[in-house]
Amino acid sequence: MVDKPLLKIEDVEIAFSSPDEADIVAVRQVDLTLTAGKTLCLVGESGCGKSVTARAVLRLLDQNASISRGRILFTPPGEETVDIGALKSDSLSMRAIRGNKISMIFQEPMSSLSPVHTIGDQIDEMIMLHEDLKPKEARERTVSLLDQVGIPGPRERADTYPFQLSGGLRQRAMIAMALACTPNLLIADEPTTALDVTTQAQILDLLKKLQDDYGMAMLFITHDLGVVAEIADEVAVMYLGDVVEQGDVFEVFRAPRHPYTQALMRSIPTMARKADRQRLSPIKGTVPSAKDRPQGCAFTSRCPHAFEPCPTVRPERTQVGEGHVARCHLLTQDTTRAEELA
Ligand SMILES: Nc1ncnc2c1ncn2[C@@H]1O[C@H](COP(=O)(O)OP(=O)(O)OP(=O)(O)O)[C@@H](O)[C@H]1O
Repeated sequence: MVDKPLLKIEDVEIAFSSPDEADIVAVRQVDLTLTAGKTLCLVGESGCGKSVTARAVLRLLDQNASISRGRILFTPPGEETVDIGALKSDSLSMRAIRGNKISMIFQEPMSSLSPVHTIGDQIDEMIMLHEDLKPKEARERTVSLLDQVGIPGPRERADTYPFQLSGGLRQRAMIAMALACTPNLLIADEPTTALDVTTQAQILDLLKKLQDDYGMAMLFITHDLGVVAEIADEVAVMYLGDVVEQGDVFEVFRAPRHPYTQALMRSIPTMARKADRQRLSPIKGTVPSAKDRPQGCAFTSRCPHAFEPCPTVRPERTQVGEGHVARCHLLTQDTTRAEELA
């Protein structure tokens, strides 16, 4: 029997209601699969639905949001599958998952750390919320976690407040808290974006090491393809709420097939491009608003290859390699033009 994947997001749509306008569909028909020990990166420009997708997995969406379609199937090892999409955000079942089996880290550590409690007390409390441990036992675990995430003098540092730590150490403390209950899945929303390059590299290395030690899956959100190259096994490229291309990271980087992925790749510096003195080409134009979603392919207005069906017909998901899919009319409608993307 083939093991079920740890998390399977199936055909998920997320909509926001507003008192005076029609519902806005921020994410549509998203299908993603996460496996133990592997990292899936969600990448795309600001506002394309990366955070909303990730927050849906923890049922941490804003009040006016709903999962209007699809399922989020979570199967922890040795347990029954649960559809997170069908759970209430504040239900006991969801609280038993959140912070315990699935936890999340953010760009800004202070969004999960309290400024008025020591980091040790906060991590102890998180452990005792989910596990039947005495305060002394919890503190031993906390000290060991702080040590694992590379905080020097962990026993003493446990008694410090977040503001007494540097940005990098605060980020490490947040990671320790997220790992307190050895989650099966860690969701990381731009955890290194606010850090300097050296600290960013250290935190990425730390996450990779912890993933090896704990065997957990990671859903990693970033807008930085350099970070994707560093950490991902699989990548899903999002544009205005659609996953426009996804697959094995090596395959997608080697042969990107969607014009948006290709444009993203041209917009990052590479050694070869520097050596050739080639210019970076930023993607012209801006992402349309989800309120005025184009009828067809959302990338049409910025796409150098757009042709007749693009503004009006939404492209289907097309298999372009093993486990590699993309949504673009050039891949289905016109075999001669498909060569433009090869
Ligand atoms: N509470 C809300 N009400 C209405 N629309 C919302 C709400 N929260 C998010 N959105 C919309 O959902 C869309 C996706 O937002 P999301 O934060 O997921 O983007 P993102 O790709 O993570 O961008 P960033 O990199 O800037 O975080 C955006 O158009 C955003 O305006």
